[in-house]
Amino acid sequence: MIHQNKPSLDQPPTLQISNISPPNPDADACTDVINSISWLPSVVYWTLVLYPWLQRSSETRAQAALRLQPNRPKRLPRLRDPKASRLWTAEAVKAKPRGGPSKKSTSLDLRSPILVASSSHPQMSNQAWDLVVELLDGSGTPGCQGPGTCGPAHLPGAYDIGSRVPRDADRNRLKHSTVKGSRVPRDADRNRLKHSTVKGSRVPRDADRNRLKHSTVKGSSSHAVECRVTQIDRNRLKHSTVKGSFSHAVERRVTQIGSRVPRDADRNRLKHSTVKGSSSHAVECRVAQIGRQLTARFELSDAQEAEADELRCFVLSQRAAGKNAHEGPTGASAEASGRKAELPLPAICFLFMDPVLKGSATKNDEYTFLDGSEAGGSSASSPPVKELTRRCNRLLAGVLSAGVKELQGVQVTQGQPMLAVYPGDGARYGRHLDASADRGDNGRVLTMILYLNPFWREEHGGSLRLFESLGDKAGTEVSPLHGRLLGFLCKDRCPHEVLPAWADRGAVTVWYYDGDRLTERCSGGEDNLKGIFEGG
Ligand SMILES: O=C(O)CCC(=O)C(=O)O
Ligand SMILES: [Fe+2]
Repeated sequence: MIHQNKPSLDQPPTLQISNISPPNPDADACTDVINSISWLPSVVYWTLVLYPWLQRSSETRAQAALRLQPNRPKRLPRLRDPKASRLWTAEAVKAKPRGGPSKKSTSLDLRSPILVASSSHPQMSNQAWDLVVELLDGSGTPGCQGPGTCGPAHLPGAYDIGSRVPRDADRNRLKHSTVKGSRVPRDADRNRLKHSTVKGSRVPRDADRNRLKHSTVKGSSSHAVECRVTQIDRNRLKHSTVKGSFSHAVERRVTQIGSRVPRDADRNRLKHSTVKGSSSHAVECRVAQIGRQLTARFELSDAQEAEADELRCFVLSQRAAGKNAHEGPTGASAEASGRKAELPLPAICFLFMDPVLKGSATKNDEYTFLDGSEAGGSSASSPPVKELTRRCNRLLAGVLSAGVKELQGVQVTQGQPMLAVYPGDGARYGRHLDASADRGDNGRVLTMILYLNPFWREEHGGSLRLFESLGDKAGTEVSPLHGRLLGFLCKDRCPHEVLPAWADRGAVTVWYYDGDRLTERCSGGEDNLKGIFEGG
C-alpha cells in the first residue's frame, strides 16, 4: 500500500511503502520494481563521473585551450584611453580578417570606421576608405594625398574623455572668454535667447529642480529626474512664444539641457571653480561643455558638425510641423534594453549578412519621407539633406564600382530620404528586415542611415543592434552618434533592431531601391506601392 504524507509548507510530500502483513500483493509488486532498478543510481553516478573525462580525452588541444581560457572577453572593451582610440591605424585594418564574415558578430571590430564583412569584394575596404573620408569631410582630409592614401590613420581621432574634469584648454577658453569655437552659442543666438519671451535661463530653475527632487516621481533616479527635466524644458519651449522655436540655437540649447542635468558634483565644481567671473552664462557654457564631454562623440570638424547640427534641426522642425507619422504595430516601449556595448568611434559599416526574418515588429518611431512638399519645396531647399544624399550617392558609386555581387545587375535607385525621430521615452523598433518577400518586397536593396544626436550618451540606449543570423542572440550594437553613417545591404538580410531610446534620437535614412522592381510596382495600382514608402 502506498501512503502519501500530508504535505506541509516545510516538508515536501514523500512516498512511503508500508510493510503490512498478511502479505500484500501491491507491496510485493513495488518491492520487485525497486529491486529490479537498484543498480540505476550507481550507473547514473558513474556516467556523471566518466562522461566529462571521456569528453576531455577526445577533444583537440585547440578545443581544450578554448575551454580553459579564463574570462574570454564577451564584447569589445570600452576605450577609455584616447590614445587607444588610435586603433584606426593601417595595421588595425590590415589585421582585420578579410576572408568573410566573422562567425561571431560580437567579434567584429566596429571600432574601425568601415566594416566589410564579405568575401565577395575584398578590395572594397580600401576604396571605401577614400569615399568615407570624402563623405565625412566633403573635400577630403588634410594629409590625404589622393586615392589609396586615405586610411583610418587620416581620419580625425575620437574624442573619448572618460573624465569630467574640464581640460585646461576648455578652462582657459572660458577664463579668457572670447568664447571661440562652436560649442558656445554665438552672440546672435545668445541675444535671441536673452530677448526671447522664454523667461529666464533655460537651465532648469531651482524651482524645477526642487520640484523634481521632492516630486512624486518615485524612485527618482537621476535618470528619471533627467527625463522629467527634459520634459519640463520641452513643455516650456512648446508653450513659449518663440515662434518656430526649433531654430538652431534654441534647439541646441534644449538638446544641451536635455542631455545633461549637471550632477551636484559638477555644479559644485563649477561653483567653486577657478573660472573667474562665473556668470550664470559661463557656468551654463561649462555645463554644456561637460555635457558634451560626457557624450560619446566624434571629433567632427566645425563644418561637419554644423552640417550635422543643421540636419538635426531640419529633422526636428519637420516633426514639429506635424509631418511625422507613426506606424504600427506599436508596443510597450519601456522594455529593458539588452547588452550595452558603447562603440566610441565613428563607424561606417557595410555589413553583409544573410538571414531572413518574418513577422512584424514593435515600432515607436515618428517619421516622414521627404516628398517635395516640405517647407520651401523639395529637399533641394534643405541643403543639408541634399548634401547628404549627394554624398551617399557618391559613396554608393564607390560601393558599386567595388563590384559588390549582391548589387550587380541591379539598377540602383535612390529613394526619398526618411527623417525619423525616436521619442526619448523608450521608443524602439523591434527586430526586422528592411526588405523581404514577407513585406511585399518593397524593392529596397541598401540602407544608409546618418545619425544626428550631438549629445548621445551610453545611458540613452537607442543603439542599432545588427544580427548576423536569426540564431544570433547577441548581435552587434552601433550607437547612434552624431555624424555616424551606417550602411548595410538590406534585402532579405541583416536583421536589426533599435533598442529603447531614452533621449530623442534623430536619424535620416536613405534607402536605395532596385529600380526595375520599383518601376514594376509603380506601374500597378495604388496597392502595389504598399510598403515602398514605409518606415523601416
Ligand atoms: O534608426 C535606426 O538605427 C534604424 C531604423 C530602422 O531600422 C528602420 O527605420 O528601418
Ligand atoms: Fe530597419
